Amino acid sequence: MAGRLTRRWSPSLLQVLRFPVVQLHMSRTAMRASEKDFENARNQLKLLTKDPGNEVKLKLYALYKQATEGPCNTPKPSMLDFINKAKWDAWNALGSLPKETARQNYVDLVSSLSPSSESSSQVKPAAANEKQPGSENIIVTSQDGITKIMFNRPSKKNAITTSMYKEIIHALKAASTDNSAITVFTGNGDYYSSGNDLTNFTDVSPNSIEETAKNASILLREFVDAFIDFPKPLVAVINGPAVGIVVTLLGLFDAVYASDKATFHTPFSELGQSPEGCASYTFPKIMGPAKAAEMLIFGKKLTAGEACAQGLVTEVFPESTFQKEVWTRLKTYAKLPTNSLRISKELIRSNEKEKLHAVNAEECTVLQGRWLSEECMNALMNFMSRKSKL
Ligand SMILES: CCCCC/C=C/CC(=O)SCCNC(=O)CCNC(=O)[C@H](O)C(C)(C)COP(=O)(O)OP(=O)(O)OC[C@H]1O[C@@H](n2cnc3c(N)ncnc32)[C@H](O)[C@@H]1OP(=O)(O)O
Repeated sequence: MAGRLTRRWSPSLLQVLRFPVVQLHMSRTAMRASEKDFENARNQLKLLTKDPGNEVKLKLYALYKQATEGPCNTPKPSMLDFINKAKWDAWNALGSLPKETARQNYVDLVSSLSPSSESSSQVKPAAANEKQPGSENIIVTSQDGITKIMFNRPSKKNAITTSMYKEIIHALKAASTDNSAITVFTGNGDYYSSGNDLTNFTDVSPNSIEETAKNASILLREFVDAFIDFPKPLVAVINGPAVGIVVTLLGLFDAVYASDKATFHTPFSELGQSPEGCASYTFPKIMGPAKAAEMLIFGKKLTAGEACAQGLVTEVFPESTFQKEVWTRLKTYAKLPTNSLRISKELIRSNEKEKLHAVNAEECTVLQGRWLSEECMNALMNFMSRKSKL
């Protein structure tokens, strides 16, 4: 198979892979590739001079089929039909990835292959130990089959700014098609993350508050969607306290490893806000409605041990051996067959996806209203004037 697939990378190979021309009719939404972007990407691909390698070609084929036809709908080729079997496997591995996500991933992947790619929205697929471009507040590296996305703003307890949300969305899109087997989030410094940067809402002029809340709601929805749709195993390595959105998102992760110095806090009522990250749905499922209410309504802070007992955390490690034990384990997991990892995740998660997208949309709408409330404005002012700390 390798011999046949490593033929020249030229338009003729496109014919070998039989890319059909299909008209797409999809709405243009923020951060989603338009029909034109998709068409441009197809043309850009024909101009490539360098062979991107079999693995990338198979990914391109699979994303193209998913974007134009949806989930794999053809019979599995025989084991001896190597090329078609490899193509079928790659397409089938995308499971029920939505067409528009596949289209965006296709555009991202093609632009990462182009030597002229300059836009900040274009993130390269991870090569071994390669650091991805972007601000220094999010560091993306890839090594040993693991793409690591690290919050890197330790002086602000890794609080997440508006641009960091956008960078994380791009990093997740790139990681979904890179060569890594699993993707891991962690924090640099003593905190995992103190959640949303509260100054996202304070550096706003009074006559643009409503527009800011609306834009934040759109961005938040897209951010959380990127986690819901992420196709590979997603792991959180919680190195210290976690607050707000980085806690709620954990319900969308496949494994959560915590140092025994980590804590888990969702002080939404204190902030005049409401849950996000699909926690209003995932937390009651994970820990039962009573324990979820204590966290999400009353803002009870959990120790790592408590969070583990309630099913939010997979395992707790002593701080002294945390990094060594967790990364050793993750490197072993990352050697497992990549397609099998994806397919098993898909089986576990796919039934919930539609529901999760609906919950996300609802939570974002409610939060948009909360951000404009007097309760929320007072809480932000308190934080800024340092009258209260969590
Ligand atoms: C697109 C928008 C999407 C919005 C999604 C909504 C999500 C909801 C949430 O995430 S709610 C959670 C919000 N987070 C907080 O409320 C935490 C606020 N921070 C604190 O209470 C404290 O800082 C602390 C308990 C995390 C740490 O206290 P400590 O005393 O140890 O340290 P400092 O307070 O001195 O912090 C050091 C500097 O870091 C700044 N900082 C910390 N967290 C945040 C934050 N979330 N937003 C903005 N800035 C933060 C802090 O102000 C200090 O800065 P300074 O040195 O310049 O004073």
